[in-house]
Amino acid sequence: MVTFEKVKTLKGEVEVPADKSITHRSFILSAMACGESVVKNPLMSRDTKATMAALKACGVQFEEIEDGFKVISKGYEHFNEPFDIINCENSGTTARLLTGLFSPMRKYFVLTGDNSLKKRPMGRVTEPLSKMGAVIFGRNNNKNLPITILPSEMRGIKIESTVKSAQVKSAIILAGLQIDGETVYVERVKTRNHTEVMLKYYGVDLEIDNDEIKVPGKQILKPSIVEVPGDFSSAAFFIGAALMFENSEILIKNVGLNPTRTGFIQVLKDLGADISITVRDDSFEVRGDIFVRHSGLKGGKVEGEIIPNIIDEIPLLGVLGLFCENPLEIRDAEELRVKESDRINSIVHNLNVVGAKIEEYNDGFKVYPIKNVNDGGVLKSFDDHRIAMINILLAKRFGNFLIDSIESIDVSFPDFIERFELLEV
Ligand SMILES: O=C(O)C1=C[C@@H](OP(=O)(O)O)[C@@H](O)[C@H](O)C1
Ligand SMILES: C=C(OP(=O)(O)O)C(=O)O
Repeated sequence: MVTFEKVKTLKGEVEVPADKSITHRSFILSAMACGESVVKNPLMSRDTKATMAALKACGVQFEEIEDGFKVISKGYEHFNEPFDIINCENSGTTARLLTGLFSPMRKYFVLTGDNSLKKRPMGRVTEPLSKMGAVIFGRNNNKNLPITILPSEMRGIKIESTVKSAQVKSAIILAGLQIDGETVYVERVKTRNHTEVMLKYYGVDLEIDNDEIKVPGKQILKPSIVEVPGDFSSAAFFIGAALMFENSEILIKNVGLNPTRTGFIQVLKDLGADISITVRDDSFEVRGDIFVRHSGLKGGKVEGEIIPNIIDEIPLLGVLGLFCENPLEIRDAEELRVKESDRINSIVHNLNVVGAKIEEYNDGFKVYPIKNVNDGGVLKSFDDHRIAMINILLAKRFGNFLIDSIESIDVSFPDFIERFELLEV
C-alpha cells in the first residue's frame, strides 16, 4: 500500500521522459536499416527495453553513447533467428509491431508477454498478416500470445482496418515494405502516424492518399540520426494536474506535438481550459512547449473521430470530469477495454472509491461533478501504469486514499513521483 500527502498547488517547469511510441519505432527502424543509426534521448522503460532486447536477440547491436544508443545492423534481410522465446513483457506496441516485422523473415520466432499482455488481442494483427500469406499460430485460435511465426511467402494486398489501432497499421506497414508487391492499408479513422512520418525520415517511399497508405515492397531503409521528443501522453498527467490542483501553472518543455497525438489539448480547450503551445522544431517529429494554467471546465460529450487521438488520455479525462461544472461523457472508446487493464472498468472503480457518481457504458462512461469526497479508501492500479499515475494524482489531490501498488509506472514514466514533487508548492 502507498500513501501520499495532500497537495494544494503546482507551479514551475518540468520535462517529461521521451516518447514511448517514437522510441519503439526508432529502435525498430534503425534495426531495419543497414548500417549505423543513432537514437538520442530514447525512453528507457520496461516497454522499450523489451523492444530493444528482442532486436538484440536478432543480432542487432545497441552500443550505449552519452545521449542514447548507436544501433548497428546488417538490415532486416539479415536478422538472426533468435535462440530463445522473445518476451514482450507488458508492451502491446512491442508485440504487435514485432509480429509485423518478423512475419516475412522466413525464420522461426516465438513471442510471449506478461499476464496482462497474454490477455490482450493479437488476432487484430495475426489475421491481416495471415491474409498476406504469413504463417502464425497462437494460443486461443491464434488470438493470444504466445504466438509462433513460421517461414512463409508473403505478398502485398489491400487490407481494410477493422480496429482503430496504430499498432495494427504499423504491423502491416512493417511487413509490407519487406515483401513483393504493393501493400495498401485502408484506415477509416486516423490513428497516430509516427510509423509513416518516421519511415519517410528513414528514406522509405510511402504514399498517403486520403485514407489509403500505399507501401511499395522490397524497400531499403537508410541509417538515420533521430532525437526522441518528450512523450505527450506523459505530459498529459501534468496538463491534467494543473487543471485539478487550484492556482496551478505548469510549463512542460520539449514535448512531442505530432497532431495525431495532441487531441487532448483540443478537447480541454473546448471544455474551457487555458492551455497554450509553442512549437520549437519541426524537423523530425514536431516538438515544443506546453503551458497550462488552472481553469474551470464546462463538461460535455467527447466521441467520434477524436477518440483514437486521445485514447491513452481518456482515463485522465475521466478524472477531470470530477472538476467540470456539468457531467462529462466519453463514447466510442471501446478500445480502452483491451489496454494494460480494462481502463473503463479501472476508472469507474477508482472514481467510485473517491465518491463520484459515474455511469459505465460498453464504449465509455459519464462522470458527474464530485460533490462529497469519501473519507478514504483503497484505489486499485490493476497493474496498469496510466491508472497508477491517475491514482497518484487522486491521492495527492484528495489526501486519505491508499493505493494498492504503483510499480507499473516503470512501463512509461519511472520517475513520475520525483518530477511531480518538484512542482509542489
Ligand atoms: O502505436 C503505438 O505506439 C500505440 C498505439 C495505441 O494503441 P492501439 O494501436 O492499440 O490503439 C496506444 O494506446 C499505445 O499506447 C501506443
Ligand atoms: C496502451 C499502452 O501501451 P501498449 O499498447 O504498448 O502496451 C499505453 O502505453 O497506454
